[in-house]
Amino acid sequence: MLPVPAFPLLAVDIGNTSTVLGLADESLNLTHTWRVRTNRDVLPDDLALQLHGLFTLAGAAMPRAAVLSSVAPPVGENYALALKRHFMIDAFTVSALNLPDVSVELDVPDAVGADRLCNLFGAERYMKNHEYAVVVDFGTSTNFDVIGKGRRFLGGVLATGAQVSADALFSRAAKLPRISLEAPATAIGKNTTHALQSGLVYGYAEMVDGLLRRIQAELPAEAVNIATGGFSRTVQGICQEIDYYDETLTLRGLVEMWASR
Ligand SMILES: Nc1ncnc2c1ncn2[C@@H]1O[C@H](COP(=O)(O)OP(=O)(O)O)[C@@H](O)[C@H]1O
Ligand SMILES: CC(C)(COP(=O)(O)O)[C@@H](O)C(=O)NCCC(=O)O
Ligand SMILES: [K+]
Repeated sequence: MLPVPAFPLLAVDIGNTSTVLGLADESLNLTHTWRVRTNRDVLPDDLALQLHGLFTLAGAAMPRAAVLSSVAPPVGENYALALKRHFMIDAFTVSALNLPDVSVELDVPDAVGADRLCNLFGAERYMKNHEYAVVVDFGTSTNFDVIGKGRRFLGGVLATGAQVSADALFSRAAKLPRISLEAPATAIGKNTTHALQSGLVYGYAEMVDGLLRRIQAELPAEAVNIATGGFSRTVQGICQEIDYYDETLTLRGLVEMWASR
């Protein structure tokens, strides 16, 4: 039985780089979204101030329930403490162990990242005409989450994120400048910056397209491919195998998971 009243519902997706927050109404629509830096050093009272500040700035009603997904301990635990202490909310924290209608078909099911389980729920609305979906989540790491109809998490790929690749290269090559991760006009770079951008953006997009084709070849029917995450905007229109871009897929998945549990 759901606690009443449960809305507005606060959903918090804590990644290694960013924390994405949203408030959802009774229809499960996101009325507000925010993106803040994930900071492992902040304490529950810091987080409560941040939450209160965001709600107040937006003129939003205070939440009555909360659902959390975290791949960056102890930040999830600290949000749960902040919500308990300052908002009187017992947050629901996602893991493979508390989602009975999901089959996680992995060697060690509870080792899967909670964000990847959110993506399973977020992908469902794209699966009306497809037996399979692949969510490509461009974050600190780039995950490929392979999903089968009937809430089956089939596995996937974990690849180094674009920013992490760039940072690794800059830290080891003394003469290379730090550049912004954006697509240059042509693949053939005429200067150091454009050549680096070509490698990082086009090289990354080709890696993604290639892996999507490999994954497709291992599936018995056509999959729908959806991109999300901080870097997805940069490769929008460049990756040819991606069918949809959806920046709020993980957060919406979190809300839908909460509602269907
Ligand atoms: N607003 C933005 N526009 C373009 N790229 C972004 C933006 N925010 C984050 N990124 C890039 O996205 C990646 C991190 O994505 P994010 O979704 O924040 O990660 P995580 O899920 O691990 O917290 C980094 O490569 C970063 O450079
Ligand atoms: C793969 C991840 C690091 C992605 O995190 P993110 O890039 O979104 O911060 C995270 O989902 C995680 O820690 N997963 C655990 C291992 C697994 O899913 O198999
Ligand atoms: K990710």
